[in-house]
Amino acid sequence: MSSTPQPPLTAPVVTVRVDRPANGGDAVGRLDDGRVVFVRGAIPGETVAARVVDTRAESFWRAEAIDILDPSPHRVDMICPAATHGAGCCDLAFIEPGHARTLKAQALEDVLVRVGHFAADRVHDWCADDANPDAPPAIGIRSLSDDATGWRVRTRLAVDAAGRSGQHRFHSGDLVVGVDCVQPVAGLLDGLDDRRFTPGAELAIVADAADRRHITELAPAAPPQRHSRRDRGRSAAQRRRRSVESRRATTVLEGDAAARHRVGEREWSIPVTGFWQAHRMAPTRYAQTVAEFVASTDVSRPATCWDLYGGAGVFAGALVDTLDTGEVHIVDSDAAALAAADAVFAEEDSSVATHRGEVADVIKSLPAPEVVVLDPPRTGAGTRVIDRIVAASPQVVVHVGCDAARFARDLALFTERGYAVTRMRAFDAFPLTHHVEAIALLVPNAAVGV
Ligand SMILES: C[S@@+](CC[C@H](N)C(=O)[O-])C[C@H]1O[C@@H](n2cnc3c(N)ncnc32)[C@H](O)[C@@H]1O
Repeated sequence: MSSTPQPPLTAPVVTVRVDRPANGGDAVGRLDDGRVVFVRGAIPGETVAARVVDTRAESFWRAEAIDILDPSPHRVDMICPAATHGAGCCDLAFIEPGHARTLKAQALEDVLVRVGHFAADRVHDWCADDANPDAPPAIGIRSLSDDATGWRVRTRLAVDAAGRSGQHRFHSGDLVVGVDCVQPVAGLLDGLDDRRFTPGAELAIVADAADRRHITELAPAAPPQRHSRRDRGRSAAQRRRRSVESRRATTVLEGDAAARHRVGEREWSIPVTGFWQAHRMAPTRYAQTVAEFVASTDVSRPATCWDLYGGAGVFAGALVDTLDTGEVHIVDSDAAALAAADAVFAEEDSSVATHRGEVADVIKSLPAPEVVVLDPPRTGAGTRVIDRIVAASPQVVVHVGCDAARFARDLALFTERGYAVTRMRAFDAFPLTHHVEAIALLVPNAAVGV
């Protein structure tokens, strides 16, 4: 079993009171000389001794709490054994989950204000809860399940040189083995500690709609290559990762190569190595939110819809159900996800078409939409894609974001181009971690009298 990693003993130790949450899970405080310090492992309100681990930026330092001098009442014993041993899985496992949700809401609001340049009271208006009109103004991150543990239906484990499966340490290539994370649904990791796998491989592990387990091993990845200056950046890195992964040999070790997942009446067959939302309740709740947002507008019908970064078409299904008529175009770069979509929608009397390729390129030749749903990866959609969406003049845009800062930036790009956010809903889709998922409804300014 591995022990908790410690920063170098030579790094300076500071005493700091942290007072607000940052996007990314750290807590932020100021040193006596005014320098901002982001502290991992601290809760706003606490005074901690922290070892400085990064002084590269001029305006702030990064540090890790090593001694909690004045603990928060919300501090709990570590909920996740793997994180206790240094794994990067559950970075907020030391905070009572309800309070962690409050902190995540504050961090999301902070990002929408600082990165998106939206006024806090406008953000509160977007989040007003129709079912609870007397609730105090706040973002309010909604739970997807009663419990902060046992929610993940899709996970990845790495395999060390001795063939043992485990999780990466925080920001490290080393593995924590012999202790499990608490995110996976019950039974998902049972017995894996006793098995041995191909050294350097990766395991994709999935629980399907019937709670049956499927495990596929991905062969060790080829060493990374050098890239030209043009091919750098987060989007390029994601493209490369997708392409490297698609070329890795796979071996089914348990169950099938694809797993069935259900949303409403539809059932998709998704490769075990492919993409499906991690939280077992996420696809259903997001699809309901997309449907509710679109239904709340007076979009003209029949409506042409784009489901961008649509994967297997969960939101396309919600659009078909909500709008009854019209056509839906799913765009994604993943051929297997689109094949899963084709299989589902071929059985229906609905007009759903799939298009494989980069969103920015494909949408140039699609028929103009009344409704656009976009669910980009963590890098967000960015200027090029948003320019092209706005040029097509949709009446309704629903933006789904899994990275708060990119989500805020994308919403700002839409508002700079004549759209207004009217509703927003955020979900605790990754309990025990700092991540949140947020969904926003946008309409042209003219539709809301701006
Ligand atoms: C966050 S997932 C969402 C998938 C789907 N909406 C769902 O909820 O299941 C993002 C999807 O975008 C696709 N993708 C990522 N970058 C892309 C790009 N530049 N062009 C087209 N598809 C992309 C991935 O293959 C993935 O299916």
